[in-house]
Amino acid sequence: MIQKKKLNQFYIEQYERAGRKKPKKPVKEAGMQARTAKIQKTLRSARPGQINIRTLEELHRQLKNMASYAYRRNKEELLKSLNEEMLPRLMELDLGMLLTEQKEGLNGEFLAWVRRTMPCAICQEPMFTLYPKFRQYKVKNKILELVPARPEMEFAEVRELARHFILHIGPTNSGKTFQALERLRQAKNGTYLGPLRLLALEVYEQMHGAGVPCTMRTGQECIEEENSRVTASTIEMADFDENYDIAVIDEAQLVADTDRGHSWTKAILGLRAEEIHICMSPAAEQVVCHLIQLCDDTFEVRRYERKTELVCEDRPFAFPDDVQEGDALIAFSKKSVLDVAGRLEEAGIASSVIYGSLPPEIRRRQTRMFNEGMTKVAVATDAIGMGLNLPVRRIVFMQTDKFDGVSRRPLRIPEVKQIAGRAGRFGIYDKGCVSALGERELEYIRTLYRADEEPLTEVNLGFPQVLLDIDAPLDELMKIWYSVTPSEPFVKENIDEALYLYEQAKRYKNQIDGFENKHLIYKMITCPIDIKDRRVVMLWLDYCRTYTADVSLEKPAFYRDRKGGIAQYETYYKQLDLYYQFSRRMQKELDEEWLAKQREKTEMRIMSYLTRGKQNYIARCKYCGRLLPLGSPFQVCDDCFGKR
Ligand SMILES: Nc1ncnc2c1ncn2[C@@H]1O[C@H](COP(=O)(O)OP(=O)(O)OP(=O)(O)O)[C@@H](O)[C@H]1O
Repeated sequence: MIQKKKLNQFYIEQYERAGRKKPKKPVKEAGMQARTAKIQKTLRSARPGQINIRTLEELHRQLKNMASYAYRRNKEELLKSLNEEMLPRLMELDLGMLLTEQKEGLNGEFLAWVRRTMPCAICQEPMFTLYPKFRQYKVKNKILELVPARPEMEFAEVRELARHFILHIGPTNSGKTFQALERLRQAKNGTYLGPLRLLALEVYEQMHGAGVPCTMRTGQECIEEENSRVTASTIEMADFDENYDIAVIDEAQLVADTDRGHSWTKAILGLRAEEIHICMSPAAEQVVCHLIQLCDDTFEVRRYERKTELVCEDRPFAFPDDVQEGDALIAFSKKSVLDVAGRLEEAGIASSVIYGSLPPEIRRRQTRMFNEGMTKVAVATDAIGMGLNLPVRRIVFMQTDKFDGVSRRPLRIPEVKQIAGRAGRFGIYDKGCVSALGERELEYIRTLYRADEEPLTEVNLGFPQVLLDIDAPLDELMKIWYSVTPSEPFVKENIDEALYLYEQAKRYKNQIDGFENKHLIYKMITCPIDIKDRRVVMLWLDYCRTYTADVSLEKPAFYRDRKGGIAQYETYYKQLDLYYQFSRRMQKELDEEWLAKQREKTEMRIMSYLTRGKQNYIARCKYCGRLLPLGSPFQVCDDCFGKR
């Protein structure tokens, strides 16, 4: 820490500077003596570290008024008391509010920074608020120093390689991935990176089918195979230390996704591969080409057309009378999906259901039942839109708006194209159809499906882990990093969930071993969990607090809730996933056999809910029991509501 004498000098000099300036309003002489006495009394009686921050702020401002009065009217005696008694006391009170490490940070650089960028700020606010601003400035500078202004330079060594990109560009169902995978089969050491575990699994199975030894690696599991020539992974599991001859990056239009897009950006900028195939919709062409040009790599473009025709039906869909084999009915929440599936069941139609929070294995089984014709119809959320290949003849939009985590909004062009494009799978149907429930809705879907997709203008950037070595708390680092605007077309990843988990962990920081180790905490808070599920977050917190207690983590216990229905099993499945992921991240021993058994048991329970008893999920008025309109946010019908 700086010598107190120097700090005192600084206060005197800053108050003199402020005092000699012409004030906006002249300081009144009347009552000055009484005011001075009052300030002196407050200064003397206040205890460092115990004074209220508002009182301290007020003292800073009162003393500024006093300095103005004393300097402009040459009040020698008052100046003497100000400089020799009041300001040294103010300084002590200021110091009393700081933590030890903050006091240590008060140095010549800090004083120079205040003089340069915020002259006389000390006459308005205490150190308690001024010092953190200096810290932020320092951290920001450090960030700018450590993070290259050009994101591609984060992989300086990869910039030395000659990489060639082959861009497969076309709408859904045009065979882009098929062609890229044909090439991947020839790889000596290749990788496939896709958005879903199910796609990684599809590739793993295809490679096996073609006699290519393949390993599968996702956040939930790893199936290692000796002498593998290909690794099929979710994009988050990309390995940046491995040298590949051929890599495939699928669904690269997700590069703009606010939560996960940074993983695609990182893969494009940082993958060590001689030949990289990127499959994407036309909307992403511009930004992806831009990234490749930034890297100074070469590329060629291969364009694709849909392999089957896609037509929008003339008349709206009537539910359930118009349901036919090969239909996929799309709704935008799990509740609506189960509601639709329940109504189908009531009408004697068996369906497969697919939505995001279903365990991957169940999604796979449900998909397989549809693929093999055991169920004639699929009911799905937009989870179906991400490259999954299903024998769908017709896509029916049961809803045309969705809740996106913030508000309910109408579907957008890329969403409609991506989902509708699933209809008419090549090799099974020679054309696909699209329909919607309701005249207006069908018109909306028709218009959006025909509209040109706007080119993407943004590319998502992730938090660079080199910053973890900067001397500042993790949340401060992340927030400051987020506040620095990157060059176009880059935008920063959404850090809300990580910050939320950090806040949760911080409440128990005294119980978390190594909380001060940012690398460790970062690993914990970036563990991909469903933060909306309270039980999952609670288990995560438990793991943070107890991970050093034993060689392995405590296994999650199933919590039975009579009214819990399918959700309690889904929650337990997420807890099992967390047990796996946290163990892996913290290098804990894992009881794989137990985990596999629990997963299987839970999957069976979920399956049994989905194969019978879906009628329990039909949305009915809680008073009269009548069917509610699909997707209704209420639990009461209009009639009953009117009567009350
Ligand atoms: N040349 C081909 N021969 C046989 N089957 C093909 C061929 N091209 C594509 N297919 C099949 O058509 C379906 C769609 O192909 P693919 O998944 O490659 O499309 P895509 O353009 O990548 O679509 P998406 O963007 O939705 O992933 C797949 O089942 C695939 O196996």
